[in-house]
Parts: sequence; C-alpha cells; structure tokens
Amino acid sequence: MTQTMTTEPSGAAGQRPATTIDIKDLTCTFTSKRKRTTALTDVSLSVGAGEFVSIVGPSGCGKSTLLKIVAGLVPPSAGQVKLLGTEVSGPQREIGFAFQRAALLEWRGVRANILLQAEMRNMDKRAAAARADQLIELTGLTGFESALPHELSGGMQQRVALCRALLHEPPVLLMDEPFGALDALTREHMNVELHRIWRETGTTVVLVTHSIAEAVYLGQRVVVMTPRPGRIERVYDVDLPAVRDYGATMSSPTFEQLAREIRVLLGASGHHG
Ligand SMILES: Nc1ncnc2c1ncn2[C@@H]1O[C@H](COP(=O)(O)OP(=O)(O)OP(=O)(O)O)[C@@H](O)[C@H]1O
Repeated sequence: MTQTMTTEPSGAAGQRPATTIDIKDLTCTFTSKRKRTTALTDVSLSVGAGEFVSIVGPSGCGKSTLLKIVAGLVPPSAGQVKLLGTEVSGPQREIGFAFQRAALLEWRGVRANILLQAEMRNMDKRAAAARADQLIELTGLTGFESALPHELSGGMQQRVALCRALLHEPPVLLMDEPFGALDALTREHMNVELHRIWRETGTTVVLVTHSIAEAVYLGQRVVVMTPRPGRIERVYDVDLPAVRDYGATMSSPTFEQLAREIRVLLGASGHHG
C-alpha cells in the first residue's frame, strides 16, 4: 500500500522525511542466574521525522524492550540505534516517555505534576510555565490546574502524563500502552486527542499498543512483531487521510480491511497479544 498523505507533518508524499530513529539489526538477550531470554532478534526499523509508527505484537515479544533500548534505558546485546543521527549509548534526554500508568505524584496538582519535568531538567521557569499552560489548554485540562490526581478521571490523569512527557518539546515521544488502563470510551477520546496533538506538534511518535484499532487509527505505519524472540514480521503503510475523523475512519473500508489483515496475521502466527 502507498501512503496518500495530503497534509503535513510527515512531509508530502514521495518526499522522504529525515530519519529520526534508525534501528539496525538489534538483538537483546537478558541473562540472569537462572535463564537467558532473547527478547528481540534482528530488528531493523527507520522512523522519519514527524512520523507516527504503531507497534503491535503478542505479549512478551519485546515491544517494551524495544522502546527502552531506543530511550537508552536498556543496552542491546547486538546492533545499533541512532536517535537524531547520534548513536544511543545511555539514557536520552531528548525523548518523552509515556507509560500505561500515569505515575503522577499524589500530593501535587495538575500543573505541578506537569512542571516536574521542568524541575528535573532545570528548564527556564518562565518558558516552562508558559509551555505548561499551552499544553493544559491543548489537552482540555483548563480549570483543573490545581486538582490532585485522585480528583481526576483516568483519562485526565493520562492527559497530565502526556503534558508532562511533552513539556520539554521532545522531538520524539515513546508511548508504551499509554491507554491500556482506560475504559473503551475514554480510550477513544484519548486516541482522538493524541491524533490532534501529534498533528499540531509534529512530534515523532512510536506507540506500542495491544489494540489493533488504536494502532491503525493513529499510525502512518503499523509494525507487526512475531512472538518472542520478537522480529518484525511485517510493516503496513496506513492508506488513510492524514487528518482522521474517528467515526469515519472506523467505518471506512480501508480501515476495516487493514485491521482485519493485521488481526489475521497476529492470529495466524499463534499470537495471544
Ligand atoms: N530486565 C529484564 N530481565 C530479564 N528479562 C526481561 C527483562 N525485561 C524484559 N524481559 C523479558 O523479555 C521479554 C520481552 O519483554 P517485554 O516487556 O519487552 O515484552 P512486551 O512485548 O512489551 O510484553 P507485553 O505486551 O506483555 O507488555 C519477556 O520474556 C520478559 O520476561
């Protein structure tokens, strides 16, 4: 399938965007006293600037490990990752990371939780405050600036975590099943919001998810991995418009066919993710 992009941010069709993440021949084996587990083998993938790539695969196939290697939190056993042209050899400050659990500080309000990122990075206070206000507005949290995490819904907590991950305007956002703990309806809302935020910020996003619908709705490409040791089984281009209305996308034949194909591929290779 070819991409039919009509608008930015990933660049007009036919124009190769600059590579932001370059993963080459990656293998990762964990060794403990009791056993060796090969989580990933021979994984190669390039992600262009401003691109949105979704990754799906069965439980335990190494998706989280892959994100952690890109973030420099886990060293690979073989292979190489380049982030913005530089080899990753330790924790990367340039990225934003969002996890399944929002991991907010219970005693801090929304704004203070978002600004934690600025404190950890010694960011300029005025610039960080202005950016926090911008993100609070962008994610519909206006009016809740002082609310404590327990006063927020799960979706709102996840929005706060997203704001915190985006505060320092990272060129790359890595997301590990960020909406997995939300109810179906809230998850749909968050998908729509993330799609809009991605378009408005032009951030390069890599999203790990167990939801095929989420992967296809959000991704410009969907990477399907095999059971452990995880390899890339197939990469699908998502032939949907750049700006995606949720309802129209879900009922479009292109969406349905691609989602079905991915579901068959995952089922056919004995995946249980
Ligand atoms: N630090 C570690 N030490 C030892 N083994 C690990 C470590 N981290 C991950 N593993 C193993 O590597 C494999 C891949 O784990 P990973 O969490 O990357 O999978 P995943 O695809 O993200 O799974 P899920 O979809 O269930 O979240 C698993 O077998 C896991 O037990």
